[in-house]
Amino acid sequence: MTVTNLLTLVKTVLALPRKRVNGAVSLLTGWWLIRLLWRLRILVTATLVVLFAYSTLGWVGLVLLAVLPPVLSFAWRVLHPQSHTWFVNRLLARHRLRHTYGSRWDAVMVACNLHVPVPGGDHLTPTLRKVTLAPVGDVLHVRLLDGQAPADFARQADELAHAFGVPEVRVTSAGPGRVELVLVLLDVLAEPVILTDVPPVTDLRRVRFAIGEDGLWRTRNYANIAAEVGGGVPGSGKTAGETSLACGLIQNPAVQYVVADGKGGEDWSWIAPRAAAYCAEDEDLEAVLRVVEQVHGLMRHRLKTQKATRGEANFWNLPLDPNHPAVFLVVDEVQTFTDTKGMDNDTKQLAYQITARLSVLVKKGRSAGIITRLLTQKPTADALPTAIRDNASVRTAWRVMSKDAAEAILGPVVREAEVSPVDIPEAMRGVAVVATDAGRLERVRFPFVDEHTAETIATRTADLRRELTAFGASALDDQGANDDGTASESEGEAAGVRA
Ligand SMILES: Nc1ncnc2c1ncn2[C@@H]1O[C@H](COP(=O)(O)OP(=O)(O)OP(=O)(O)O)[C@@H](O)[C@H]1O
Repeated sequence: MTVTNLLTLVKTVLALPRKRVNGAVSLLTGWWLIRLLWRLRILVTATLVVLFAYSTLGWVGLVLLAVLPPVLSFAWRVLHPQSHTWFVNRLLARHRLRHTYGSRWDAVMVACNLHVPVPGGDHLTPTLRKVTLAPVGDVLHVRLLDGQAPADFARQADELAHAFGVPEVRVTSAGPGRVELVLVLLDVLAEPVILTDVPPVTDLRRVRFAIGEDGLWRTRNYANIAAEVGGGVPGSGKTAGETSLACGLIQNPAVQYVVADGKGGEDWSWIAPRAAAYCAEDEDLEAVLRVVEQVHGLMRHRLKTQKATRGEANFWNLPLDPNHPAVFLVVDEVQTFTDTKGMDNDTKQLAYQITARLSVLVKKGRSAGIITRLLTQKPTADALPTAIRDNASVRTAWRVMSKDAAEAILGPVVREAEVSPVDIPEAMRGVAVVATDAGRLERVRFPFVDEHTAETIATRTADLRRELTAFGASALDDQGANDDGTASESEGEAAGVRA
């Protein structure tokens, strides 16, 4: 072959479309066969295994092949259900990634206008990276194209739902350049979550409190939290929500509970055997003040002595210790003690003192390991002074009747949010709106623990109960009371408030 001929051949090859050149190279080198085998690797492997079993053990080999996998899978499931479920879900998710969603992904993106055209008539689509299975439905993890934002998907949520054949698609941002599409098959919040027992809370930095719309548990970090405010109309599920939370917390020896129930009923009587102090008084405000004083006294004692005696000024920088427990003060129907309308003068004075103590606890309790939780049917400024409310960093709104009430609990963010506690149907007791760690509002459902179960847990853990005075509150309690001129009763009397 002359040089001219060779050059002509090279030019002709270069002039051929790239696809045809690649095809020819692949054909000549046998690369096509390797690719085909790789593509059909599962079928090829299965065929090889069957042939091997038959050639070594004959028909017995084939019978073993048919019987062994289901038997092993069953045994695995019985012995370790978590890892079995994880493995099966992984297989299912991979299958759906390739065959259910992957095969239609490009077409759906184009149909929903989420593609980006490129010169030459072609287009780019966001990348479907992964599928995971959640109790609520499948979750598609998507990498966005440059210039796209989660809001682009949120706008097309209806179209996506129709395209994927599901009732609803929820869109959440999963970090820069990533979005998650939850293909909702069932509304997990529609059904109550009834617990017949509650696991103990071992880590106060990850306390499970409710189920989110994706069917997964939400957790709260109670370290460095001073206060929580919760509100909702009567019967919306405030007390039940608190009860389920308390049932997990009281099983921790390094937690003490103090409850003041302004309803004056028996909603909280179940906790009496385990509570460091319990008061169900709605009229005798002196009794309530004594209980609040105990917690206030302990807070002052810790703030003044913690650094010297334990080496850290902040309770949460120290390990949790039953001798230095975190204290949860729950004041249910707090408006009974803070809303002074209709009170006589003496009662008003007591109400002011209770409010003042609560206000200080909410402001300063954090570094003393004291978490004050205030619940109310009436989340207005009369019932919950703004000085208290604005210092409560955790807020929960069960069903309320007006946007003003929703804003009173959750703040102005609720006006712009997609979810609102006003929209919670009456029948969905226990459903509430809370703020996520990222500051977004979301709907959750608190689990329901009936009071007999709660009582059983409280009785079972009664030996973990300690008087707050055992932690050295008494001396400074009196001193603290004298500081601002309010008379505090002795802790001995306060203990007498217990039902
Ligand atoms: N998470 C829940 N799941 C299912 N049912 C619930 C849930 N929470 C509450 N309920 C139902 O609603 C009823 C009222 O709940 P709860 O006493 O907690 O309301 P509340 O908001 O505290 O009312 P009030 O302000 O009158 O005390 C419960 O007795 C229970 O039947």
